[in-house]
Amino acid sequence: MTHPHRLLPDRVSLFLDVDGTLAQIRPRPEDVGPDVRRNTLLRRVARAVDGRLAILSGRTIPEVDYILDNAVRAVAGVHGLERRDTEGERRDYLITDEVRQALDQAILVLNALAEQKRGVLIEAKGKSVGVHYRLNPEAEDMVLTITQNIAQNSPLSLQRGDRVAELRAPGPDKGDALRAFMNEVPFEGRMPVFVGDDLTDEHAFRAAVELGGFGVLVGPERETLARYNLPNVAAVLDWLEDGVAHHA
Ligand SMILES: O=P(O)(O)OC[C@H]1O[C@H](O[C@H]2O[C@H](CO)[C@@H](O)[C@H](O)[C@H]2O)[C@H](O)[C@@H](O)[C@@H]1O
Repeated sequence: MTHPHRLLPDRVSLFLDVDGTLAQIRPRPEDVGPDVRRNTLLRRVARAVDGRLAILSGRTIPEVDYILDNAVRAVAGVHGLERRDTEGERRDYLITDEVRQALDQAILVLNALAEQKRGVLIEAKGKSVGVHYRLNPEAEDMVLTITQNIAQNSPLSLQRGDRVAELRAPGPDKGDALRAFMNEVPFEGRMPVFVGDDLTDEHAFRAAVELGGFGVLVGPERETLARYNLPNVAAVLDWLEDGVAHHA
């Protein structure tokens, strides 16, 4: 895979992931916070693409706003289950009472697991709950067994990410979120480009390709639907910087 060519702000609708793409991976989710260089750059990128910039994240929208210091208005959170358009209008996917109860029940079970197992962290995100094991990778098998069991016996879906197993409400993914933005002003009619690093980002790579654009995978090469590769977060920021610096 090769480095993407220079970003051409006039031609694209740009979609960016957060963790592992705009922010370095840290031991715990709460270790990630605002960064002046990144967030100033994102404001410049938003201006260069005339507002055709959206964030597609697994985090909740308020967390994205905190980390990015409100630099981007259009955000899909919790992998597409939450969405806010460029006007600031929330267009969240509504979950049923049955799914809500299943999530509440899962959180009880998973909190008990986290109390027993050192280094396992629970992240409740409203429409999903993540079980992080980065601080104790040996807990992976146990975390997967328990979350698979919950998924098999509830309406929740199991979604794996980077050292995290997540039980989420069924509903839109990042690909659906990208498609929804691409049907709206100001995104429609331009070429979608999505930059992401995680397994959950493959849905958005697929959507970008199907709509005539492409994906950029961040991090080590692997089997992916992305066409290009950037090695790390610093390279993503440099690529964005270069694109806006050469924009008239
Ligand atoms: O779609 P993203 O914006 O990339 O969000 C994916 C998940 O990111 C966070 O977890 C990951 O990053 C943490 C901080 O670097 C790290 O400690 C954890 O191991 C990673 O899985 C976030 O906490 C999740 O809610 C997001 O789904």
